Amino acid sequence: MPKPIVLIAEILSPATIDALGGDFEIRQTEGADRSQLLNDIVDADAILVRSATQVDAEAIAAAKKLQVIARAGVGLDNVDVPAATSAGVMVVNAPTSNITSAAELTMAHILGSARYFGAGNTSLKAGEWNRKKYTGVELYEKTLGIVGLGRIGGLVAERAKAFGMRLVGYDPYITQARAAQMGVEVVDLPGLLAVSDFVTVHMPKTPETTGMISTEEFKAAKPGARFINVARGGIIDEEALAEAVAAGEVGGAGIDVWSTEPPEHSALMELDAVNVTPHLGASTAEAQEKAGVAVAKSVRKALAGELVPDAVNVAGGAIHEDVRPGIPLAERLGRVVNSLADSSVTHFKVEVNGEIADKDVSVLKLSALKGLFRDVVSDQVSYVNAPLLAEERGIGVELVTDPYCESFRNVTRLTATTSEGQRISVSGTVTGPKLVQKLTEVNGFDLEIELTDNLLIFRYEDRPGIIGQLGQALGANEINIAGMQVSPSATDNDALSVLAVDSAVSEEVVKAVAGAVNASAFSGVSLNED
Ligand SMILES: NC(=O)C1=CN([C@@H]2O[C@H](COP(=O)(O)OP(=O)(O)OC[C@H]3O[C@@H](n4cnc5c(N)ncnc54)[C@H](O)[C@@H]3O)[C@@H](O)[C@H]2O)C=CC1
Ligand SMILES: O=C(O)C(=O)COP(=O)(O)O
Repeated sequence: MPKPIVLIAEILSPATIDALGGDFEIRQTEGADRSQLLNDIVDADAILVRSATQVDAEAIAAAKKLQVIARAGVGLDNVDVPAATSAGVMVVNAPTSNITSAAELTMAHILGSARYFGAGNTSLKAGEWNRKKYTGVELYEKTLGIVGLGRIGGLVAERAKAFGMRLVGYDPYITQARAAQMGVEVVDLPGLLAVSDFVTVHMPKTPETTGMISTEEFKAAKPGARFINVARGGIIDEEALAEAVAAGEVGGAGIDVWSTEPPEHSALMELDAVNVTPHLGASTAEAQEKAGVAVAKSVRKALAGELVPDAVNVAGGAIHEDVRPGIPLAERLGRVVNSLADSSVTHFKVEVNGEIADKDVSVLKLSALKGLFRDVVSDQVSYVNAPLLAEERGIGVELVTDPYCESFRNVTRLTATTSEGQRISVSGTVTGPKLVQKLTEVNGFDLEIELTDNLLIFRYEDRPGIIGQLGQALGANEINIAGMQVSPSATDNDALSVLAVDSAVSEEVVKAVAGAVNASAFSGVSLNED
């Protein structure tokens, strides 16, 4: 079998390739070269990028086999996540890999702008000795305004505190308590601008944050304040900043990221008080190694069909180890529901009962949905697009949890209603150190039988001799029975038999066997992986 193709579109740490291991064919492309990218992405199963590769709707549409887009870093503004989601493509990033490096570069820019590092360096190398011109300011007892108090904003706060700076912050999406933990006083943006000697931004680039610091904000800022952007180009308006620095309203700036990368004819390049770097926030050996290894691990998981904790377009974050064994079980139970349904499912309920109910079990809902669609939809069904498929089909999906479970440590129960009014329920559990999957209930009949690949289910009026008849009918069709459970109904005279058989049974044979025992309902369930 050919190995899955992993396309590396930018320069990544060699540790990335080591962490991918030998199970993939690794190809390189130049992500910034559009035509090369569109050509090379066609048969890739996974693509690894940094910030210079635009994985937009066009690139995703060109990628016929793509299962995962891995961003070896934080910002996802170069990846069209909604387009990936509708194409069933998982998007992962490495959200903590480079945050220390970005925070340290921010400190370098704060210090650099306080002490005219760039200009002093250029001037001395040009043969000048100009000590007076480059007299700066101390950080000690100055106020730092942090806009965006997320991961990097928090690390900057921690570091700036060590310099004796007073910290104020603006972030409408975090709690006062979290800010207080960081030692940051929360204010609104005008309040922050009014008191800050240095302003640093640490938000994602969104319609709301683009141009958030511009002419008006520079006018409202403390005279001579310095501005730092190690987040995303354009959050601080570059043209307005150049004008404000040239006019002496703003004392200086440190800019790592640019609205167009590389920047074209920016007036900021001409200004002594502005230090510039070519998007170096994550460019350290440590950050690159962490980012590369993290995404390599995610790619391995994604291509093995496992859930990926760092996936950004799948509900549910890190999956608790007690919940994990339930993931394949829920998918298989979903497939059983689909086999038992006579018409389209309109409502689907996932109940998780037992000890794992107090954990985040939303992944089991995704997994059950994946199973429900897997054998009926021609597109590849993934954890990413399964909820979308449910939405498109108007299927109401519910997740209910209850810590109480009578017979097992945990039971996952799926209930479905179909457009013809049929009600189906299927329950299962995972038992023992070998994590054996068991079917524990079908349509209200309690049982306990291993959830093997090929099952036959018959409901009939209970009477002596049925087991023999079933055995005979299957034997006549050369079908070997590996296990069997009979469950009498608690409410009527019916019984349900579930038989584990060695191989898939054709619909015709299932019908013939059902006829032999006069079954009122029957189904052949095949859960083979191919
Ligand atoms: N220069 C570089 O090489 C690097 C840049 N980055 C960039 O740094 C930025 C921050 O990254 P993280 O701290 O990891 O992100 P994060 O997601 O942990 O934090 C972002 C914070 O911004 C806040 N925010 C969102 N909208 C806001 C608004 N309108 N006003 C104020 N706050 C707002 C959010 O509530 C959140 O707390 C991102 O843009 C990321 O792409 C990250 C790594 C390296
Ligand atoms: O991780 C981020 O958001 C960054 O900006 C780093 O980008 P890079 O991987 O250095 O192209």
